[in-house]
Amino acid sequence: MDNTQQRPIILASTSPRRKELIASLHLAFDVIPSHANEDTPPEWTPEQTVQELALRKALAVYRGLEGREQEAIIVGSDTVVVLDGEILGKPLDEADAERMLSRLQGRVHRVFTGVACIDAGNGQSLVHYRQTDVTMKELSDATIRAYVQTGEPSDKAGSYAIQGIGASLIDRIEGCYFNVVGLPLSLLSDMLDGFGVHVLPRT
Ligand SMILES: Cc1cn([C@H]2C[C@H](O)[C@@H](COP(=O)(O)OP(=O)(O)OP(=O)(O)O)O2)c(=O)[nH]c1=O
Repeated sequence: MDNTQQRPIILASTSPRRKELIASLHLAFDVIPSHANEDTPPEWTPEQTVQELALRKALAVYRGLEGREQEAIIVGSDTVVVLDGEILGKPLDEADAERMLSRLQGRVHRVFTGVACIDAGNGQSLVHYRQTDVTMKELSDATIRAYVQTGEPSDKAGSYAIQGIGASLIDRIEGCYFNVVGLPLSLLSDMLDGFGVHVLPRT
């Protein structure tokens, strides 16, 4: 018997990458952009930060539903890049992107993505995260400048996109690739199982 997806999913995100990633699981979903406050205390760990922000994004959409869509599962997500214990978010401008890439080049950094699921029927939530180690090649200043000029880094944590031109900057990764792009699909499918949404039939 096919007992795949039983409940609608709402992706609480403005990110086109997350939309593409969840679509690749062939799940039916709607997108409601979430505009949660993303300020966090500097002393928070990356694990705390991405999990709390993922939950805030999902909660902001949940609160806006006002009792509609009770069947839905709301999914929120947040990604940061961490180097030497410091969280690198999205660059403020091109100079900031160049600075970030100059620090990341030739080094290993860690990407954290938090995922939150909320059951709109009863408000029950589940939050987890994944981490992936990413080794960036050594890059010249000219290469970094040329990459920043492509415009790709502007809305990406750590100022690069592994799924785009930025793939040419990455030597290797250890862990979930989709976690780096912004939505760890293996983790998400496990979390959705707990809410009765199955990517594949389960016996
Ligand atoms: C490291 C890396 C990050 N990113 C992206 C994923 C996220 O979209 C973004 C980090 O910013 P986030 O604040 O996690 O997400 P967002 O603002 O883009 O979207 P949302 O509305 O869901 O909050 O960086 C890539 O696309 N590729 C990469 O290789």
